[in-house]
Amino acid sequence: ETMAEPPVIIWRQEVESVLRYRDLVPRLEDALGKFSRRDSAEVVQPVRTAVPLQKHRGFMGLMPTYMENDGVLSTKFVCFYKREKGSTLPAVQATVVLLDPERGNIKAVMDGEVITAMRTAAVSAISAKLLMASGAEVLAILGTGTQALSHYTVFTEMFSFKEVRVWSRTKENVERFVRSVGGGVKGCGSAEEAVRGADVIVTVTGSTEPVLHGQWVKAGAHVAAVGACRPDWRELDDVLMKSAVVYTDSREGALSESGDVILSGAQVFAELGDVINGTKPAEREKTTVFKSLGMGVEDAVSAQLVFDQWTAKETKP
Ligand SMILES: NC(=O)C1=CN([C@@H]2O[C@H](COP(=O)(O)OP(=O)(O)OC[C@H]3O[C@@H](n4cnc5c(N)ncnc54)[C@H](O)[C@@H]3O)[C@@H](O)[C@H]2O)C=CC1
Ligand SMILES: O=C(O)C1=NCCCC1
Repeated sequence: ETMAEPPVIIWRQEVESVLRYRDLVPRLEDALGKFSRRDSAEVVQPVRTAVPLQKHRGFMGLMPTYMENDGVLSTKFVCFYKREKGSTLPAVQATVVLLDPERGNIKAVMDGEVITAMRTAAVSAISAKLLMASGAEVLAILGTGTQALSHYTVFTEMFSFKEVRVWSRTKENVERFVRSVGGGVKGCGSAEEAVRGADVIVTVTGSTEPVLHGQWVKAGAHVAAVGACRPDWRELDDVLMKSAVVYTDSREGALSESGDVILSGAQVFAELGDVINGTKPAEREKTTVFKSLGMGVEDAVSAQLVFDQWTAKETKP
């Protein structure tokens, strides 16, 4: 019996250097479709286990996934926190471990922050591709952190909005964000100002109370709601949740983790994978909410892509 090779370590800069949205998006679309078929030969992905880190106002999420047909076995460890205003500590820290499903040894340990930032934004962009009204012109982003930046990057890469607006709790954060993307974004003084008349709205805040109110949202707009991933946390109010057609990544995930879904009592209409598979319609003309919680299968295909690209680069003469 031969010993397994020791795991490779693929850290942040290397992940950044190999992962591209144009490669990631089709793999994520494929993964979302596979997940929604609920075929255990395609995807086995239990609802994430969240271990409370009470003292630190956070959680450690464990996100194991097995894709038998694709030969991919992985788990992400993601710690996420409710941070005080002004805190310099990160809100999200993550590591992805890729294993050999036959032997059970670890093949790679890789940085999970870039993967989390990119795959979450790419899935939101897929939701917009499927659900935003045709001719959408104005994008609004609430929040100016890591996810705000990755969402800005992929949304402007994939679509041609005429105007992009951004809002955050402090003027300094808004100005820093506008500078970091090299201008071309309108900084707004209130969330309402940012979202009034917007065709697509992305919420990427650490808030536990609603920051987006239905009465501000234009009929027919598409909302990608990324924060508030605990059953008692909110980003969207009841007016919006009840007036919109609600899509999620995972029904089970939403019903156990999304305060916006659970506390509003709104019905989940479909998963994004159902739309990709053609088993549920994309209600583009209606106001739509995509409630993102994040799934292990997204990390699995992203990590496999990183591993393949990294291996190809390493073995090149
Ligand atoms: N659905 C998913 O798959 C994922 C969700 N998340 C969640 O997305 C959110 C953003 O994550 P990151 O960008 O990494 O965090 P971050 O800390 O880099 O950015 C958070 C942003 O929200 C703002 N914010 C914090 N509290 C607020 C409040 N009460 N009202 C308004 N704005 C507030 C901050 O000023 C900052 O601009 C978090 O809630 C995180 O847990 C993160 C990764 C994946
Ligand atoms: O899927 C993820 O990764 C996360 N989901 C919710 C909160 C932070 C990270």
